Amino acid sequence: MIRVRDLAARFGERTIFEHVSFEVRRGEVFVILGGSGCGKSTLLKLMVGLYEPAAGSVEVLGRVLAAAEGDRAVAGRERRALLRRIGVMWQSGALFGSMTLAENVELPIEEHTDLPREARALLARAKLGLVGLSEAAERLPAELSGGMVKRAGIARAMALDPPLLFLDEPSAGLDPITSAGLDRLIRELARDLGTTFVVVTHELQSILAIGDRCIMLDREAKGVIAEGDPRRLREESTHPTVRAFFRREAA
Ligand SMILES: Nc1ncnc2c1ncn2[C@@H]1O[C@H](COP(=O)(O)OP(=O)(O)OP(=O)(O)O)[C@@H](O)[C@H]1O
Repeated sequence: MIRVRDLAARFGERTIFEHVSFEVRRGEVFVILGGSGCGKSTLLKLMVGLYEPAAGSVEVLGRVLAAAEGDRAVAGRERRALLRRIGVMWQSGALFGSMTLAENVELPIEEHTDLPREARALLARAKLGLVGLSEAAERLPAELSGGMVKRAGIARAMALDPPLLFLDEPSAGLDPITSAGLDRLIRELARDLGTTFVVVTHELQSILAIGDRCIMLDREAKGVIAEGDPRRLREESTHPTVRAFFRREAA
C-alpha cells in the first residue's frame, strides 16, 4: 500500500529525520510512534503529499506521491485521483461547527462526485452508521462528546471509501475508556472493511491494542530506531529508548 524509501525531512538547516524506509502492507494497522517532536506529524504530512521530501520518496498505492526529485511524483489529474483514494483525519481536523454530522460527512462526497443529493445523504448516513453514530446524524459537533467527534471525523475521512486511512493522534484528549472504544472501532474497520490504517500516536495502550506493526522515530537518532510488532518490541527490544517507551521505564 505504501513504500517509503530513504526519506528525509528538513526545515531550513534543521534535519528532523533522514534515511527512513519502511512499507505498509494491505489491511494492516501500521503505527508511527515516538516521543514529542521526533517528526511523527511531519512524516504523516510527507506520506499524504503535503510536503516535498528533502530526500527520498513515498509511493502510495503503486504511484509516487512525493519525491525529492519533484518530477518523479505524479501530478495534475493523476495526483488528484490518487489523493481521493486516501482518507486523512488530522488531530486538529475539526468538523464544521455550523453543519450537522451528516452534512459534514456529505461534504467530501459533494466535492468529489456528481452524485445527487439523496445518494450523498444515504452514503453519509451509511458512514455514520459504520462508526456507531446513526442516531447523531442530525446533531451539531458542539452537541457531541470528544469521542463522538473523533468517530465523526473518521466517518468523514471514509466518505469516499478510501482503501487507506491516515489518523493523526486519534486518541489525543480522550479519556482512557473512550480511547479504548476508538481503538476497537479502528480494529473493526480494518477487519471488516479491509481498510489499511496508518496511525500516529504515542499512547502505549493504543499502540498495543491496534498496531499490527509499527515504527518508532527518535529525535536524537533523527530516524527510525525500531520496527516491527509492538508486542514483540516490548518483550524483546534491547534498545534503551525503545525499552523505556514500551515498559515505561526511565531510559
Ligand atoms: N512547518 C514547519 N516548519 C518548521 N519546523 C517544523 C514544521 N513542522 C514541524 N517542525 C518542527 O519539526 C519537529 C518535528 O515536529 P512534528 O510535529 O513532526 O513532531 P511530532 O513527533 O509529531 O511531535 P508531537 O508528538 O509533539 O506532535 C519539531 O521540532 C517542530 O518544531
